Amino acid sequence: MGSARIPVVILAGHLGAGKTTLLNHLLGNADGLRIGVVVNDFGSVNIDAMSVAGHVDSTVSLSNGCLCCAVDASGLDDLLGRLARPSRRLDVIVVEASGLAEPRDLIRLLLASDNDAITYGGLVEVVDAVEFERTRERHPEVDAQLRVADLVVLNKVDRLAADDRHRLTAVLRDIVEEVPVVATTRGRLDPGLLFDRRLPAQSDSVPRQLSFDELLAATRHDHDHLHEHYEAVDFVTDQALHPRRLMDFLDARPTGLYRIKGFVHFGVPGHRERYTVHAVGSFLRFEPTRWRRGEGRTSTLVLIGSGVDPEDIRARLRACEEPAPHALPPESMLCVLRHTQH
Ligand SMILES: Nc1nc2c(ncn2[C@@H]2O[C@H](COP(=O)(O)OP(=O)(O)OP(=O)(O)O)[C@@H](O)[C@H]2O)c(=O)[nH]1
Repeated sequence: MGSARIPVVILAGHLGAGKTTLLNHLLGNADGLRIGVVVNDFGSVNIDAMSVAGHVDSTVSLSNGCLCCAVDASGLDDLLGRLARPSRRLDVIVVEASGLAEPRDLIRLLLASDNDAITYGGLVEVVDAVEFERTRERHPEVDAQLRVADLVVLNKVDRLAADDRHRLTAVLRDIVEEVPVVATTRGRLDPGLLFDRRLPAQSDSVPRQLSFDELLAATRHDHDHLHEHYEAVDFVTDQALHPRRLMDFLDARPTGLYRIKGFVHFGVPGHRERYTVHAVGSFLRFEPTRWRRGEGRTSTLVLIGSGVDPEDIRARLRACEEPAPHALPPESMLCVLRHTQH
């Protein structure tokens, strides 16, 4: 019955590498393929689940922690069981791991599953072309993570000069050897690369890059996890945020604060949209999007970093709250618009 099983593909990659962007591209270009999605976010507010386009009834989310640290597979099994119900007629399930997940643990969870409706379908590692070398300096263990992948996606190549792109591709190839490396912008990956049923990783056996010894080592759980060094701070407020004060906070963000994502309500006349915000390293980008029907005008941020002081961050964000945004002049948004993509 192996062929009837639904492959579960794990989408991993460091914070902000472009996993959700790639997932949205896949969902938008599924070409009739029915894709189920599990999103796991680091932090109790699941921004990723809110950012995955459409397909709402096939999305389940798991927040406040890291999938790979579930004590056993039952939490993940339950989620996958819900998605794998025959009535959903899914062709494939994609698990978007938190940016700090340890992929080997996720693979172990899947292989330990006793749900015979699913099978492990491979690991896709998304790499941030701009941040990769800095991330590697801080976390040399990323090399080993990449070697477990079935496909490495070198994303954000639009932000690199051609020379850097070739150099980085060569660096990656040295690390991962025979694992395919595909360069993308905005995760525009041919879905056929992921879901081709002939991919070696779609067999029911242990994936080729992992030996049983490695898996057993992973089950012992005595290794250092990336996310143990990071902390996620949530901030939710039903007040608008003052654009200048928020920009001051963002410009002076603590060095350890590597990733910020969420939605901001400025409420300034002419700028009442929901502004999606993303910061990865020194990169900062806002994007005006529509509020969903019935959605409260709240600002929701998740801030992830190492060595950060959650209370200090929350206090600084509370100081950005603005009770009377309608009284602010439209020009007060200029500092935000400088970082805005329309
Ligand atoms: N210039 C550029 N920006 C990109 C590209 N892909 C993604 N981004 C931007 O990078 C930021 C992070 O993208 P996400 O898809 O949210 O990253 P992620 O890996 O899901 O983030 P986490 O879940 O926090 O780990 C967003 O602002 C994206 O719009 C790309 O190819 N080029």
